[in-house]
Amino acid sequence: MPREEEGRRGFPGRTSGPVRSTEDERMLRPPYPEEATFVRTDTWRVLRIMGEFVEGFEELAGLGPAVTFFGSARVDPSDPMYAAAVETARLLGESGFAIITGGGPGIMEAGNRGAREAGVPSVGLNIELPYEQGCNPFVDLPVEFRYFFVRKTMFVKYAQAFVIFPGGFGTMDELFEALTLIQTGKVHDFPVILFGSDYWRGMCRWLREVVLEDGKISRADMDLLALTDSPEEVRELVMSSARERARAEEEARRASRRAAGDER
Ligand SMILES: CC(C)=CCNc1ncnc2c1ncn2[C@@H]1O[C@H](COP(=O)(O)O)[C@@H](O)[C@H]1O
Repeated sequence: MPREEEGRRGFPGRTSGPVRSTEDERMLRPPYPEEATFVRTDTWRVLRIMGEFVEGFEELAGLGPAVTFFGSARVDPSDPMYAAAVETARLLGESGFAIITGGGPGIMEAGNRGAREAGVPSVGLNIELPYEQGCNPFVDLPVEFRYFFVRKTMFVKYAQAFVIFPGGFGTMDELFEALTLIQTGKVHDFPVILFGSDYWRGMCRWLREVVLEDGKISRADMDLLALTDSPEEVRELVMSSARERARAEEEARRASRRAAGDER
């Protein structure tokens, strides 16, 4: 007898005819041994991914204006870039921006430290790694992720700008993801600020002299990047973009009110 039909012979009230098992019934029975491994299947994984999105959205929805910091996990507090990141985060914090980082060491820790000094929310979007890693001690609002791509959505969705300090593959990945989202019109009025001109100059030159020259990006794409060594200038760039964004959002709201009024 097929497994779905097991145990249905004594179904009260049933006289004859085919028996069809129901979803509810299948859910209520204990799993067969071979089914017990379902928690390692892709189907189950999709639910975990959904759960991560839901938790991230819930934790961060009320955050208010924020700036995301990226940069090397390998910078220690004696590095001048660490101090620059603390200072930049502090200035942005004093202007009312929460700071979001990857929650790890190095520049992430510096960003959270500056947020703590300014008394604004200090968010750490921690990622599960093969070795144990808690959030750095300056994170006040930790959110844990298993999946890089879910975490990356949160970095963009809840920030009004990215400030990118010198870093390696992880930092480059985050930088170029932001540029792609802007270039393809998925996010607007979103400054991408490279901090540390000595470090980034070579990459910018290569983008201009090779990538642009070869027609792989447009001249306007180069304008998506701002390069600076000044925490104050970061604050100015972020604030002026935030003003522009607020103006555009207000304009869009007015237009939709006008359209709603016209329809009545
Ligand atoms: C010392 C070490 C490798 C620690 C790894 N611990 C990490 N914890 C949290 N986020 C990370 C970590 N490593 C890389 N990332 C992500 O990638 C970026 C840094 O990568 P990288 O060090 O530039 O390439 C960060 O902005 C962060 O979002």
